[in-house]
Amino acid sequence: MNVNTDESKDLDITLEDGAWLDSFDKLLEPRPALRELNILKKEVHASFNRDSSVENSISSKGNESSLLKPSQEWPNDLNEDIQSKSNSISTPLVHRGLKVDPFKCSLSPIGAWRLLYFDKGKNINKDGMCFANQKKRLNCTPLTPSIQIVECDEPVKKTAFNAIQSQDSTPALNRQTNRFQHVTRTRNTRHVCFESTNSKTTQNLKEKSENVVTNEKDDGKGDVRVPSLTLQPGKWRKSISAWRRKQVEKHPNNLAGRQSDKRNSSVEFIGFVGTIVGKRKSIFLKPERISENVLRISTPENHEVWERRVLDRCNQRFPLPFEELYSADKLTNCMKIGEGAYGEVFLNTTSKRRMPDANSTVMKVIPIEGDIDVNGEKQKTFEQILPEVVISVELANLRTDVNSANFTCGFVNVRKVACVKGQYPQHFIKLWEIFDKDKGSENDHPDIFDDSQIYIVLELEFCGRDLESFQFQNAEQTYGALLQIVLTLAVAEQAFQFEHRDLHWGNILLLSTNVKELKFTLDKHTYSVPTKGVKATIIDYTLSRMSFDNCCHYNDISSDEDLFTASGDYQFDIYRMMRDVLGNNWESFEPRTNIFWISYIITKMIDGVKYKNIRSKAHSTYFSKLNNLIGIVMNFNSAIEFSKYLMDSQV
Ligand SMILES: Nc1ncnc2c1ncn2[C@@H]1O[C@H](COP(=O)(O)OP(=O)(O)OP(=O)(O)O)[C@@H](O)[C@H]1O
Repeated sequence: MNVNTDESKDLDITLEDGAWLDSFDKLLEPRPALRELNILKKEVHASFNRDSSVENSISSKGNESSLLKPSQEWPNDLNEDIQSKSNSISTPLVHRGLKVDPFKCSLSPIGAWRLLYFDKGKNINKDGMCFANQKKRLNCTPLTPSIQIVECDEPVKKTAFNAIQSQDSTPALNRQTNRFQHVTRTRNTRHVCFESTNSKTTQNLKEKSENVVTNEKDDGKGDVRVPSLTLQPGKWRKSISAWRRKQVEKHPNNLAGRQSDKRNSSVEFIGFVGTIVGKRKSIFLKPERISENVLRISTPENHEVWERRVLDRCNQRFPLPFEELYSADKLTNCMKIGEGAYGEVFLNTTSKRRMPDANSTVMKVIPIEGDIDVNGEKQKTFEQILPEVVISVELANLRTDVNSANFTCGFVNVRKVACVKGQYPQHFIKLWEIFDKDKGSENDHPDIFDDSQIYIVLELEFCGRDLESFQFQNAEQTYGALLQIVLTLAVAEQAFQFEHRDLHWGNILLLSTNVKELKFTLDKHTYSVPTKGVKATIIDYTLSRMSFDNCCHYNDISSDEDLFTASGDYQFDIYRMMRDVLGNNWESFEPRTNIFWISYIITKMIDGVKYKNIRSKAHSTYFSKLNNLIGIVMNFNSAIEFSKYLMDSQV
């Protein structure tokens, strides 16, 4: 789901410049005075990543975006005129003053990030790079290169080499552990790109890539059709679902009519090459209790058990009438603020001016159990919604007792979970239509629901804007937010063996605050973290994993091939990295996945988020700290380890 950016403008509750600075900081900061004299304009740090996505989407000929926007049509022939289409790509180098575009070579759109791995080209030499054109697939020297780029066009060789050599970023790859790897393809020009610093890893990656290549389908013209999927950074579920629908529609053996039984806990999609590429299921297991394994079998009795469990969590015995529980007179200052593949998000404020604050309530309305597809997806069942409810409530409970062994306010507060039934209330439909008229909705009109429809409503505390749209004062503030995020993950790791598994910048919310410090307790050790004026909150546990009450709640995405072939941002590498470290067993606990997401967040803080003041001493000091962290974060094995390191280095 994305909160519309225009809407977000109305939600601007960012503190005034310098509101969070103490008086000493203010003495050091000459900017307000200069601004008053109109000598200095407000500074906004532009995002390299974002710019590069945008630029990458536009070819030199002005061709269409190669990024898949949810509303966009996917071209009929992915393979069409591969070489003649846009092959331009932008990189941070352009922003750093390089006049030529060294990446007119169809590298991955993630070039901006990937090049951070190289230390001024020191480890790169021409022999260490290997290229093969399409005819000589993977015909390259596998030993000891720092990078291999396979299946690029021949002319890219020189320009790519020059680009990497002139790169002035600090290295981000942990050269001891060699954990980073990358296999990607762009839509217009096929290539597989590996990164590694030793021959063993390179060899492994080569083997992996050969598998990728073997899975591709030859179209008989010597070209290989690649079901490449380039997604916009951030919320990906809607785009991937739209893409899948498109594949189903255009597939010659269209089996779209084939409906899977919703009680099978699975949704089937017919993929690009005619295979099932996504088999999504949410699983709730209690391995230590045999009765729970019996629950794996879908029977009407079992269905009742799952329903009862969800209702227990709602403190209800049966679903309540939607219209009554959320009547118009209780929601006088309400508006729709976002939408996602699974439902709609409304905001009810306490003030008439509709200025949201921490007293405002966000309502996530998720239709469940119905037979009709909603927004191209099967509706979740009671069984499938239970993990999300349990995880949301238990993580929110980490804030209830400040004296408990593990304490954090960093997960979104759940005020109430309700199960309701009936047609969508008229006042919600009106709000839906206003949103649709103003911003355009991609979701189905809620009048598709009849009076037998059941919904889960999650009532959440309003937590601000997401990391992508929030404007930070400077890097000291982002660093403050980072500490909060890392500690919050650490506390949940300790309490629940928690892994978020989808912590992209749409799932971190930020709200300006006057509170000076926040408390976190990790395994009975209490830490005070200065807020620097922002409060960070983690949301959206759709892919999360946690152990609670002898149960393992997780989402088995092992066969979700689309997600693992997506590209367009470092974010999409993380899904592959998680799959590798978990050995594609999504039930197991591997806290390194939290480290992967922390490394992603740091890169966004360096190269993605918006800053107001980038010239202050505080900004450069903390910006260097972030840069240092990106060089070491992958050495840690868990958020617990990393948070201890950060807190120790605070003093
Ligand atoms: N507590 C909150 N405070 C402010 N905004 C929120 C809150 N919860 C959700 N939102 C907004 O609503 C959007 C959708 O929320 P969320 O990510 O939980 O839904 P989702 O259905 O899981 O989305 P998707 O499935 O598309 O990823 C978020 O991106 C965020 O902008």
